[in-house]
Amino acid sequence: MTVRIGVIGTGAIGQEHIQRLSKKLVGSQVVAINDINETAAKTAVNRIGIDAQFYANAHDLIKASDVDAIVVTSWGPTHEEFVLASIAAGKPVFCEKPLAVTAAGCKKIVDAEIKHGKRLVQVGFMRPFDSTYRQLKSALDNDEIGQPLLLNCKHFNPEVGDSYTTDMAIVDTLIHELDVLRWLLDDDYTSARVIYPRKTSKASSHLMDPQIVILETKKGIVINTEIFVNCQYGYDIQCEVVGETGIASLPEPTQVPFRKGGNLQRAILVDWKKRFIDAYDVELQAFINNIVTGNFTEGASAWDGYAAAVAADACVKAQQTGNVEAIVMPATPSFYKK
Ligand SMILES: NC(=O)C1=CN([C@@H]2O[C@H](COP(=O)(O)OP(=O)(O)OC[C@H]3O[C@@H](n4cnc5c(N)ncnc54)[C@H](O)[C@@H]3O)[C@@H](O)[C@H]2O)C=CC1
Ligand SMILES: O=C1[C@@H](O)[C@H](O)[C@@H](O)[C@H](O)[C@H]1O
Repeated sequence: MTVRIGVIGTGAIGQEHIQRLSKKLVGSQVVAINDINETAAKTAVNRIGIDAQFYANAHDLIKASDVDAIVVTSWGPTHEEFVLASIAAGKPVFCEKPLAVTAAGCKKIVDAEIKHGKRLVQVGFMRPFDSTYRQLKSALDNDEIGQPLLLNCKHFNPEVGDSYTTDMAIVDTLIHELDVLRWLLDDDYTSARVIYPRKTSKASSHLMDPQIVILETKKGIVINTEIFVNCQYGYDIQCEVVGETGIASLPEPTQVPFRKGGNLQRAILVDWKKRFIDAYDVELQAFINNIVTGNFTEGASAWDGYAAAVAADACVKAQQTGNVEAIVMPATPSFYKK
């Protein structure tokens, strides 16, 4: 069985996913595309070298009889509409993060999926599929450093455009940590606080950058995350876990070290495309496998998207108030229990 995929949003990650769904993964083919920028969409698929029909209206793509499943890679504020439409059409849908830009939006999707009666939604939280995060989780699960007490994380991007706003540091960037750290620690959050250090001159006038987010968890763990989206030097994702008997850190992605010109040097990756390239492959192959087997056993669920958004809502409020804001996570419905 070849799963015929329709892709909504043919920008940066849309093109990456079209390439892997059409030329790398097993059991899928992209047959339809949509984007508000028709010219760019057609140019993109011609560059990739696939024959996919362009749909001017995303909802027509979702309803098309020769489209079996949907991949949503448009801008975050559009996700809720397209995921709800895919559920209404009874079609499996992979939605890039965030599932929706608010917890309320994610809850509408959760309620619609439960009403539909079977899992259809997978969210593009790829870090639990990343081999370095899996090595770190294995170290914690094997009690290598005792109980985790505190974490120091960095989510650094080299630069962002003027359209990137202060709240996106939470909803679009920290949302990855908010998801992966629940899985890594088998824990949930209880509060959030946001601090603004000295602002970098490299940031747009409207953007607070860097930001420090301090999270507390039900187990009493404190998580300190630095978000710096105009760091200039590279794409740098770090996660250090301080435990009772030692420290475990996210392994650096393997790059060949060079001794030359009187230096010992190793390249730092410059964007997410290469840093998580394998994780994207694994998570999307899981989506295809979920569809073929008819059972969504792998990948982030709509509830995971909702849980991250509940925490994100509190972080955005903390950005605005400067206070410690409570995070109240509802119990996981049996529909989503693994
Ligand atoms: N999992 C990950 O590591 C990553 C996830 N993303 C997520 O993927 C999504 C897209 O991000 P990028 O590719 O970086 O953005 P982009 O701006 O490169 O591409 C987005 C595309 O969506 C199109 N679009 C916007 N509104 C639309 C609408 N209503 N209908 C159809 N098309 C529409 C735009 O024309 C553009 O071509 C975002 O939600 C982002 O958070 C992006 C990069 C990495
Ligand atoms: O999801 C992603 C982007 O949308 C986001 O803007 C970046 O900050 C993240 O590092 C990347 O993984």
